[in-house]
Amino acid sequence: MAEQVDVVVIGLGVGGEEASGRLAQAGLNVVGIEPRLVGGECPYYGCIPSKMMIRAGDLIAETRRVDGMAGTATVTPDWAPVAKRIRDEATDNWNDKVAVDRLVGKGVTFVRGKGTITGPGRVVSGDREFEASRGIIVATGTVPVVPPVEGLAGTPFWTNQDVIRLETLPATLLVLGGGAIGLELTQALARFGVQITVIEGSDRVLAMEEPESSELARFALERDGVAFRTGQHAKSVSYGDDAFTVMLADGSTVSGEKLLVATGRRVDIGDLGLDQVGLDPAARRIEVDEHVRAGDGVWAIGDVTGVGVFTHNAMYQANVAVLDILGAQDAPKASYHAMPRVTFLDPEIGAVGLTEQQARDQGLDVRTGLTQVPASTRGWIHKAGNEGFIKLIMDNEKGILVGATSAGPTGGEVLGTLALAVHARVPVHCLRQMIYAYPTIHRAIESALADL
Ligand SMILES: Cc1cc2nc3c(=O)[nH]c(=O)nc-3n(C[C@H](O)[C@H](O)[C@H](O)COP(=O)(O)OP(=O)(O)OC[C@H]3O[C@@H](n4cnc5c(N)ncnc54)[C@H](O)[C@@H]3O)c2cc1C
Ligand SMILES: NC(=O)c1ccc[n+]([C@@H]2O[C@H](COP(=O)([O-])OP(=O)(O)OC[C@H]3O[C@@H](n4cnc5c(N)ncnc54)[C@H](O)[C@@H]3O)[C@@H](O)[C@H]2O)c1
Repeated sequence: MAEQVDVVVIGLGVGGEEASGRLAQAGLNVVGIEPRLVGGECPYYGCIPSKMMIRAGDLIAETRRVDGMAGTATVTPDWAPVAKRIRDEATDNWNDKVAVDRLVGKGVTFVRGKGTITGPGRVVSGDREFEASRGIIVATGTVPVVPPVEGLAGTPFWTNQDVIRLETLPATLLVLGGGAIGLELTQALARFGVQITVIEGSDRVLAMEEPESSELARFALERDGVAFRTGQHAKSVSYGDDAFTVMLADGSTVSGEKLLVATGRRVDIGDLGLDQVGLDPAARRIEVDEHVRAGDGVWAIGDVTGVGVFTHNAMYQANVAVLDILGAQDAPKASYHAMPRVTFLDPEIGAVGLTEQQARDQGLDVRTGLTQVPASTRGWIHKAGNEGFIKLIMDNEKGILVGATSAGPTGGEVLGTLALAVHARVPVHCLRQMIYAYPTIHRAIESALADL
């Protein structure tokens, strides 16, 4: 017999964990279902451990910048403390006991297993069946895309999960895909001495961002000794004698001890039972409205909605779902016009809203403003490692910013001001009247505004 509850949350990554905990704390009877680790990709295989690698790599790079600016310094990279920190501090050796206890402490009924929808409000996991009076939240995230490259499937290639668990580093690595995952992991490992070649099908890396961002990312990684093969998809992959060989579209080959596949993410919802609630199980994502409702009594949040593969988006949508389910008077409507994202390279590349091309594709009357960080007082003082720029995208008709990129030593932090401007549609003339502290890197925003 089905157990009667208020809400069932399927998938307890960042989005599902947040939503289920908040709903339970609000007094609802909530069941949370998760077959793997409570917390999902971000704390165990994504954001947090990858940023620990990046922090370590950045320390090495920064030490190498001492020469000529503050004396001399040598650094002997050692991966052991990084692996230990990820094992002990980030992931508890990939054990989610603390997260489960925290969730249960908030009042959530936790079920370890896979959830399947069997009808409106009905979810089965193992031998338990639940009937939810208010509804179901689907928060099942994404899995890595493995492209249909000849030979690839039969090889022992790595995904992000394998790289995050590394105890020792290979001498050489091939990285398929020059997006955020490929580039962030590449720079961190390259700084520990791994010889890396990035293979990217598009003409430029970080292809979803401004061309200036792609150029800067490539420049920074090449300086770290990374090789690139852009504009060419992998045609075939083979593995033998402890090495991978990737043949490219032009017939040339590249080889490496290991191969990381970082060619994007896809939803895995085929057998979730979505057809039982009138949704398409073959869809590329679960479409949601402004209250993140996917259908009657069904909400979807996080990566599975395809709105943005970011932890902050999963948390944002969780909040929208929670307040909608609770029937809050001031329940917010989701709006994605100021979606921020930061690629944690050195230099950090932060962006918000539309790129110039996206704005032009929308038919906007676009003006752009650009300034280089080294040309700012603080950038000039910073010297070694000061590369970066600020680019603003203005809707000339409305007199507001619709997008911005902030790249540089603290690009992700400087982005904060620009994200606020795009979010709140602050008039450009108001931004021009602001006082920008001297000598900060964010003061370069003033120069970019002057260039509009
Ligand atoms: C290497 C890497 C670095 C990243 N860095 C950043 C970053 O710096 N900043 C950022 O914002 N984002 C980053 N991301 C993205 C971020 O990790 C995701 O956007 C975030 O984890 C999405 O949360 P989610 O809850 O939607 O999904 P997930 O975290 O993927 O959780 C979904 C959960 O659902 C479970 N599940 C699946 N199917 C079922 C089922 N049938 N029944 C029950 N449970 C199920 C899964 O086991 C999983 O635990 C990174 C990702 C990677 C891979
Ligand atoms: N800092 C962050 O916020 C952060 C960090 C990591 C990941 N993420 C998120 O995770 C998601 C997934 O990241 P990702 O880097 O895997 O995906 P991505 O979509 O950003 O990049 C994948 C790249 O692989 C290339 N590619 C695809 N098939 C190929 C092939 N056969 N041969 C060569 N190149 C090929 C694509 O052209 C693309 O540039 C992103 O959407 C990103 O938002 C965010």
